[in-house]
Amino acid sequence: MAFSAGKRKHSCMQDGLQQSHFYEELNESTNLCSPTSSELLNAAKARKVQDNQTIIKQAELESPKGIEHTLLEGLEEGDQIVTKNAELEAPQQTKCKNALWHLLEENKIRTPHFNYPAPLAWADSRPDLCAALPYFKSHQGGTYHHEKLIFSLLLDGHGMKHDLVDDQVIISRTGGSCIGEDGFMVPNESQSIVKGPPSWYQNTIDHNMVVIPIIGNRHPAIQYHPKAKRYNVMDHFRVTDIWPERSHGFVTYKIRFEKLKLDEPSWWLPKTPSIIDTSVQPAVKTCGTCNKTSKQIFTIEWLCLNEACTKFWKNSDDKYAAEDLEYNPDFLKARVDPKKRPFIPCAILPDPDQNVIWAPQMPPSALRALRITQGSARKFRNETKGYYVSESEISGPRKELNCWNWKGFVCPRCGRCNPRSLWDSLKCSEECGFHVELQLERIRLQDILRATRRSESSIKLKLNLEPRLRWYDGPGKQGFQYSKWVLDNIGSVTHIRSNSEINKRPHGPDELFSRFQQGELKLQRLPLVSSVVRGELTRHFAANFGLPYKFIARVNTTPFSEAPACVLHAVARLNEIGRCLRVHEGTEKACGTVPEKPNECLILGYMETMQIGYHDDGEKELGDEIRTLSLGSGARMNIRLKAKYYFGYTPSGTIIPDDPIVPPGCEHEQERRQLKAMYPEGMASEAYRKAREKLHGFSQEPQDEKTLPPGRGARKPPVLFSMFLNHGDSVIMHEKALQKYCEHQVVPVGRLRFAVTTRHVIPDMLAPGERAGQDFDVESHIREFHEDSANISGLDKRS
Ligand SMILES: O=C(O)CCC(=O)C(=O)O
Ligand SMILES: [Fe+2]
Repeated sequence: MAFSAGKRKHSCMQDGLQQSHFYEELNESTNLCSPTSSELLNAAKARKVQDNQTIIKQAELESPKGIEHTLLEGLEEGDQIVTKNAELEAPQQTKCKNALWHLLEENKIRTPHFNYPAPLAWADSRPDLCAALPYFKSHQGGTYHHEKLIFSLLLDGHGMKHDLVDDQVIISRTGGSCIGEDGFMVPNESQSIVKGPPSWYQNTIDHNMVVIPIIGNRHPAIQYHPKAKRYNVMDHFRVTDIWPERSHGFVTYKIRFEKLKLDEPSWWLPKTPSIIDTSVQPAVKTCGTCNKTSKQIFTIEWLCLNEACTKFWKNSDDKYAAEDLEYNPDFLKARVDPKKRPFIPCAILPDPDQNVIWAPQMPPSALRALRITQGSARKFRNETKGYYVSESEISGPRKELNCWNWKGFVCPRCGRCNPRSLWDSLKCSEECGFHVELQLERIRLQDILRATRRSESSIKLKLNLEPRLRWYDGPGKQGFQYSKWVLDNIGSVTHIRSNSEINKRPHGPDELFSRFQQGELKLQRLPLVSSVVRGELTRHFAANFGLPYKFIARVNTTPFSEAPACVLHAVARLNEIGRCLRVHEGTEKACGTVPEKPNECLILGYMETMQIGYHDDGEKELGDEIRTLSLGSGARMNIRLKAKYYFGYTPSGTIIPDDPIVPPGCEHEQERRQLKAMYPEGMASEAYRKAREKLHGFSQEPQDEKTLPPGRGARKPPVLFSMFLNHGDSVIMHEKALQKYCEHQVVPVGRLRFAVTTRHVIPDMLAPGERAGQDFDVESHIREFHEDSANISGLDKRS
């Protein structure tokens, strides 16, 4: 195997990428062979004659520079490399060569300037991959598809026995249910071309669309590649063939991919690309039984590859062919005519100036041909936003770097896929040092308000609960209007509506919205604590001030004494709103009803399409009242009962024993109330338990097999009530029980929204070191240190 290296440059690598010098370096290093290395080569050859093995001893690995080249020269397909520490089979050149590299690396004898090529984009984790690449948004599955078209697939670990990764051709299974056997995947269910991944691949072939495979370092082909990271983007590939095979008695679909740019070397198996010969093609025959044509894919003989035909996978003796068939060399060598232009949905490196993503750039006729609606194309674009920037490009404000574009980026220096975790800068988490401040486009309130239509509830509410409509400052422009939703025995929620007069006052919502955009808040996206996918970040940015708050994501805190003035004004505003509401409702003086003063403030920033999913604010360290001020884009806040209280049983199928509270609006509310009244002893009564099981639809099997019907545990409770929050509006959630029984979700509808939420954190429940600043008085601090102290909350109409 000759490892020749011409002076060649990977043309799709951009100038900013340092990997582009690979081939020049490779050429230089080949001149570095020392005399020792030719001796080694001879020794290696001599050994091969003996037993077809290349033995590299520790001593040889410590030889001078140039050894790598020599040893590569000495290796051939089928060789084995045996060392003291490991025995590495090398059935393919890739693996053999990469194994050798791995050994040289381990033994620290690689010459520093001898570089293997690296992938253009790579990631250490699935969430990072999904965050930065528009064409791979699959947190768990092996393929990423949209509208029944495949965009990308992940090759990782062992596939099926005859899967193949060469420099230009890939053969892989299409997914489907499999089990591991002797290190390989074997199917345990038949697939069909009319549904699931095989049908999407067929669709992708029909539309002549290329895909971008991603290869993980558990795949044998790159297991020892010195530059391979956990997940590595390969290149554009055509999908040339899909065919069914018979394996372990099941039908499984295989696919052949062919690299698009055949004249460029492939990073995962660098070798000089062979001359393109499109005249080599496998034989094609027609089945005498079904009249369908199939290519001769295997060496042994032609097989009918029509799954529906009685001759499928049968040889000329009408017996099922073996399952371990070798591929017909002509089938592997065949190449699509490069003049046949495929449809390329997205660039390897997302580029805002080019074809970041397919849909918006496609003419309506093409969308129609793909049976994709404009709405779906838009949604897809939002979902898949991501971008690639070269360092030199980031000098001034750029449209695509504005704040709605919160998806990740591929580092222009090292190719790492990063999520965007900082509000106003891009920072690569690799040690390459890439960090640029973004000049975010300021979003004007008028533009947001124009876009946010006042939307009244379009959601069908479960609970026909009329909110009590009240005014607390006199109706009309001067006063707030508020609605209150009361859930008996649980708690209440007050929605306080602002208006443009109030919003305009000094330190009011208009001013806060503008100040929050000035970069002082240091908002960040944080890893979700309880995500199924490790490393996934929240879908909103956050910053905490005051006492620490153990949120759904761990967030550091900045003491109130160091908080920007705009944060303190927002806190003062919420304090004042809370106070005015109590005065209005006559509860201010009633003993025990005044909640503790908030000492914590969490600010969330939502760029376009971000949101906060269902959660409660019921941590044990928190006081009774949670107040939120909404700034910027409108948002829908939905409140629902938690599943176990709504249905009366947990998602895993355990009946909540004594139904402590039959919350208003829950499933079977009347029946559950009646049962509770009839059997005050609760679960202690057999009759009560049986009646509950019957009510919830549990099977009436023998005692210990009572289970929920399949799928019922996954049901979600409906929205109990819903509010549309406009700029300047506030929401107060009252009582801890509300957080115990209910959960809330907020879905903003525009380009930019902030939510300021204040809570009282019970200092005694924090570690002593965390209580500093617990007595900080926001109002007096503002009066002392900031001008214009007359109207610190922005609520005073006289100023
Ligand atoms: O964005 C919002 O209005 C709600 C924020 C929220 O629920 C929270 O901070 O816990
Ligand atoms: Fe919340």
